[in-house]
Amino acid sequence: MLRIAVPNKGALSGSAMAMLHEAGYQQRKESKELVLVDPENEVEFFYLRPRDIAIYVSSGKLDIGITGRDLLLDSGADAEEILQLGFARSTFRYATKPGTATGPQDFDGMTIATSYEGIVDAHLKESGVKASIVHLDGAVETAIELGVAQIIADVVETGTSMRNAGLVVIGDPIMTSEAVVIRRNGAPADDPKVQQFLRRLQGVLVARSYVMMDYDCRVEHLERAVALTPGLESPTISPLHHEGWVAVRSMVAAKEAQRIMDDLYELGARAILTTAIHACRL
Ligand SMILES: Nc1ncnc2c1ncn2[C@@H]1O[C@H](COP(=O)(O)OP(=O)(O)OP(=O)(O)O)[C@@H](O)[C@H]1O
Ligand SMILES: O=P(O)(O)OC[C@H]1O[C@H](OP(=O)(O)OP(=O)(O)O)[C@H](O)[C@@H]1O
Ligand SMILES: [Mg+2]
Repeated sequence: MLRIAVPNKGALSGSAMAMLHEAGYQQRKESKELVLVDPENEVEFFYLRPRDIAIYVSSGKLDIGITGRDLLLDSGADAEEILQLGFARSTFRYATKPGTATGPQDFDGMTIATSYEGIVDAHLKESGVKASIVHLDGAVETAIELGVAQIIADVVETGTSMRNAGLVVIGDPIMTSEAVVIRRNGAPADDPKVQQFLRRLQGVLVARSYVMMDYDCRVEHLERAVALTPGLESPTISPLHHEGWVAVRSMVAAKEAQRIMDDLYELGARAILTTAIHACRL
């Protein structure tokens, strides 16, 4: 059985479980369940705190896990990311009250509050800055107002939390993060169970970002039409009963579908349809 760590709460949890469900795996029915065996798919899910997932995976007790790139880096665990999942996207940044500092070069002697001590410590060392770090569990934005620190380093998505606390981001982003699948460094890359799990998740990513497009077009327009819809391998072309016409079927990126439909129509294509893809193996 493949043993997989899944975030049990926080910003990663809901999207991770939704993705696993779409990939055909059973998911727990209620939040008190800590382990779930899915015998049909030969996997066992362990619902763990997102921060702990890299530790379990690096120890070799669990085969793979879903966590945030920032959490993986912060933990210092001996694990590596093997697939990007495209949700929980964020940047990790310094912020302060306007006028306090403009970037790490001004931080000498200051105190920085963060929940990500590992990332901040490494970044300060790399930048040659001598500042102290105070570790807080969350709601870090309030630390400056309450006088615990002059600077914070935290996750920024929309920037609303920072703005609401009257803070401005300073310096370049320390890193960008998203949800990732991780495995222990040096674990065999060709484990068939891991490969199958990754193919399923990749299938969900593709099904979410592509649509199937069908249309009819005149044979003399086919080359230009196919240039607009090259598909992943190559489009399927079928003859129509109506001579001089063909039917074309191709996958296209969902976010480009409307523009492509306009362009195909201009070219003379008709009966242009898009349908959702529910599951896929590339
Ligand atoms: N608002 C957000 N938008 C996108 N990603 C986020 C957001 N907040 C946290 N994350 C990401 O979620 C992961 C943190 O997981 P965690 O469970 O600690 O989130 P959390 O929502 O802060 O949970 P908690 O507040 O319960 O500690 C990190 O990878 C982080 O980049
Ligand atoms: O840029 P934004 O869209 O505002 O999102 C970023 C905020 O979201 C997370 O907070 P969360 O709600 O998880 O609370 P926490 O700080 O207690 O972890 C994160 O720690 C930031 O505070
Ligand atoms: Mg949080």
